[in-house]
Amino acid sequence: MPLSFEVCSCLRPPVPGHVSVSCRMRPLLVGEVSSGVARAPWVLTNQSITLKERSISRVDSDFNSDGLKSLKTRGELRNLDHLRRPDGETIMDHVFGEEASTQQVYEEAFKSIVFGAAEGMNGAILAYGQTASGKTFSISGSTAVSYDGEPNKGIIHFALDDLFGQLTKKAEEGKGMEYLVRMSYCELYMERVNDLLRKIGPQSQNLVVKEDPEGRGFYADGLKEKIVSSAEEVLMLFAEAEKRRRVAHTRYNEVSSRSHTLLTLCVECSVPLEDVTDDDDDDDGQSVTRIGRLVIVDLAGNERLEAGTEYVAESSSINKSLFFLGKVIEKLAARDKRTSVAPEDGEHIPFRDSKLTRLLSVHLNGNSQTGLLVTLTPSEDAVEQSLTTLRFAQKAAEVRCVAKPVLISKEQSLIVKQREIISQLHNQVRSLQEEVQRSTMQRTNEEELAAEREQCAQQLQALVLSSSKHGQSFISKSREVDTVVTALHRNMDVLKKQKATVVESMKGLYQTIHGITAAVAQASEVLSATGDSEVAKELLRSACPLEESGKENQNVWVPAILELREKLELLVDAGRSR
Ligand SMILES: Nc1ncnc2c1ncn2[C@@H]1O[C@H](COP(=O)(O)OP(=O)(O)OP(=O)(O)O)[C@@H](O)[C@H]1O
Repeated sequence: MPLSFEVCSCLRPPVPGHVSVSCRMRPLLVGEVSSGVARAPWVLTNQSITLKERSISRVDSDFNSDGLKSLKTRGELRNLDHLRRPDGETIMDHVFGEEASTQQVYEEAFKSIVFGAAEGMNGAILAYGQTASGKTFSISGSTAVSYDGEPNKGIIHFALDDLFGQLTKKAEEGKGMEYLVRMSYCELYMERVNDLLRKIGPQSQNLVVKEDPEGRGFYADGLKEKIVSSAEEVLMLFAEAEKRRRVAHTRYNEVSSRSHTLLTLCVECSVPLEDVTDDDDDDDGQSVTRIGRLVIVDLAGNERLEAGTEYVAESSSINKSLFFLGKVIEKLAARDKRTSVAPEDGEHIPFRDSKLTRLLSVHLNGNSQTGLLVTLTPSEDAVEQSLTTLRFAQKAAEVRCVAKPVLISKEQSLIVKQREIISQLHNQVRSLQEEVQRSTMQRTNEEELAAEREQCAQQLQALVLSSSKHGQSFISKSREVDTVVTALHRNMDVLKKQKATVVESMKGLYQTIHGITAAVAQASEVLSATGDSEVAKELLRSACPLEESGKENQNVWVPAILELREKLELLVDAGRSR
């Protein structure tokens, strides 16, 4: 007998000032289509989702006449009963069908939350849904490329672009706004908080969750907060951290998250006073600092615990923490339904029952723009869990959330602290600059000296070069001189020889003249005594033993002596004739 199941209704339309709820239905996956998974008859509009009549063949066996063959637990049967409601429409802030892109989901459902964070307000984006319904796909994207050849971006990518885009734009508008963003990323695995920004080790695992003494909720003690300045930087850290996240290949999902993850961006904006409204009365004299926390949460998927499930302990831990989250939401919804004013202090909400609810308390307890994305799979098998998911969303939509800027004191402001550090650093930089200047001057002197030394060296080199040139010419000159000197020496030798010859010749002349003088005296005596001119001439001839004319090497004076001898002979003849 076919049965008709309808969703319990959410007749209340979305109300501003509450948690905004959106739903996304993913397409059937290739594997599901090929294995013949049937599609449940969901009908979606922009703001509503309805399960039309559904025929479940196995339900026949659940409800057969003897009732013994039922494969369902009593709890599931109760759930099915519970679903038999006349009005099957669930109304949401946004409903996205299989065709919707993640960008569209982000732009329509979550952009305003991110813009609020850029104004220093708390914000939260939570993805909730059964395992393999597309939470991680929506939040972080997927490395698998989409039909346009680009990797599928997640809400995180669009949120980061907008957050840093807004902050940069405001800072550039020149109104003196300053900002500082800190990032942390942790997982909640089996009720343990692990820091994903740090390497796995004792310091990053099982961090203690503590309560802020000043009433700003809970925090994981020792969780690393990294100052970040751009979307790219966050994505780089995020990609690195994702490798540390617990995932497993399960029966339902190839890469199933075994933990809840919380990416927190803590945004501090320091705004000059003229830009601040009257509400912002906590200031440091010139500016006021707002601090907003934007948390993006990818919750682990609710799982059916069936016999043989490999990850029983993990799955039951996930289910347990999601159960506590549901309880908190239920309590908050009930409280906010009762009171039309802000939540009263002292009303007990069981935030402390789990670490997840403790860490999310700020974002669920009023002062936050919180958006919930519930993800659904279209398969008929998943209908019951999808309905549970929708009931969760329905409750969450009743939780009141009105974000107001959170102002922090001068002492708490990291920007102020940073400014102080910056001014200290400025001083250090200045003194370092002076130091550098001094050493530069010293260096300049040294450089000048070095230049001078260099110049001297060059001059010296030039001198050496030119002297070597001069040396060369000197050498060639001295060679010339040597040649001349050698030539002179040779001449000298020649001259010496010539002198010796001359001296010898003079000696010959002297002896000849001496001989002639003696011969002239003897001849004169002979003449005076005998008057014999022949004897006298003979004496003269013997005193002048002259070489014959024409003989080689003849003394130059020989012709003169011959002439003298002839004249003497003439004299002798003249004297004889007288
Ligand atoms: N909108 C979508 N379009 C195309 N594929 C999708 C979409 N949403 C999810 N998927 C695919 O469905 C599979 C399961 O998605 P995902 O891992 O995001 O699920 P999950 O809800 O995070 O699961 P778990 O809780 O087990 O971690 C993945 O292969 C993912 O690529």
